[in-house]
Amino acid sequence: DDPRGLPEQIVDEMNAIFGKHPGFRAVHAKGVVAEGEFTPSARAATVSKAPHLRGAPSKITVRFSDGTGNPEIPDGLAGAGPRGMAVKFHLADGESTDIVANAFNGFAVSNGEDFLAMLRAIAASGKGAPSPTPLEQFLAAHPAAKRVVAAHKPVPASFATEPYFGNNALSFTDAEGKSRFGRYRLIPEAGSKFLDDAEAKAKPPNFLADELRSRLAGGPARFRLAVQLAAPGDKVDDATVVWPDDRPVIELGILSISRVVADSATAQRALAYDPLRLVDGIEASDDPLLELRSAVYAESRRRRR
Ligand code: HEM
Repeated sequence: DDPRGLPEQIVDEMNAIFGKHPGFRAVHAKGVVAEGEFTPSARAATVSKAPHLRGAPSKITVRFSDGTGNPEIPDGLAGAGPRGMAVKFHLADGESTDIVANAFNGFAVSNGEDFLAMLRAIAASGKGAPSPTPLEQFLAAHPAAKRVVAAHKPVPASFATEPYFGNNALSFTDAEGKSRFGRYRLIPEAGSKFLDDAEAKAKPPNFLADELRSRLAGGPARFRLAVQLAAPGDKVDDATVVWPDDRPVIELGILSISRVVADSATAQRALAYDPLRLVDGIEASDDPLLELRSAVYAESRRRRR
């Protein structure tokens, strides 16, 4: 029996894979912080009564990131993904609510125990591990994880030319009290643009943050915030199950990202996102990854501060 709780064991395992980097997140260690404004659509209030989804625009703080725990990872490396996009909406009275999304639609595992087992298998499958490696064995027993690991994940031309997905379902409640399950999508107005392998290899190590700075100097980068609504019978407690494309996708508004903050390195240390920092009108679903993620992010945050 391990005296450590699951969140501690998970962060320990992340540190074992990526190394300990004091002051940095256990994963998504390398990132850039920007700010701008969110303007809700007229339809947003038909989905949720949340305060930022009706009425006036809100200020937002956005952090884009590479996926790994290595703060020096070259952005063009195939293994640097999946990239992340985290959005903090600043509400009245100093409150805030977060969206924490990544560039892959569908997660590898459905619960924390499987996630820890996958991290352990990765840690034990370094160079020279005899085949079948622990990771090969894990993937053979977990088809959803195998699908995610095997999928081609191209490097984007820009943080602003890749869609991002919330993956974990949330419950959205409108002013009449009607609730529906949905998953966030952040869709770049610039479209989806990716690099081929040779282009990605030729990029400087920090090209994604550099590109964002020069892009924003020419005007804001916009994303449509949307929610894909579940149909009756869709699994809402399992992030490995992607809902069919024909489910309605409702636009909630436009994120307009206007500038990278002056001292992004300092800003990202102070910042913390949490998939369960919600607000009235948006509640958790029974997806066990939400509670798990929230506890693991808190553990990572404690260590980096
Ligand atoms: C078992 C599931 C997961 C675990 C244990 C996990 C763990 C973590 C941890 C420890 C951090 C660093 C937190 C901090 O120090 O502030 C983090 C950050 C992040 N995670 Fe996850 N994660 C999980 C699933 C996901 C999923 C499903 C998504 C996307 C939908 C995601 C997107 C992100 C992003 C974008 C960040 C960076 C947030 C920022 O910019 O501060 N993660 N994750």
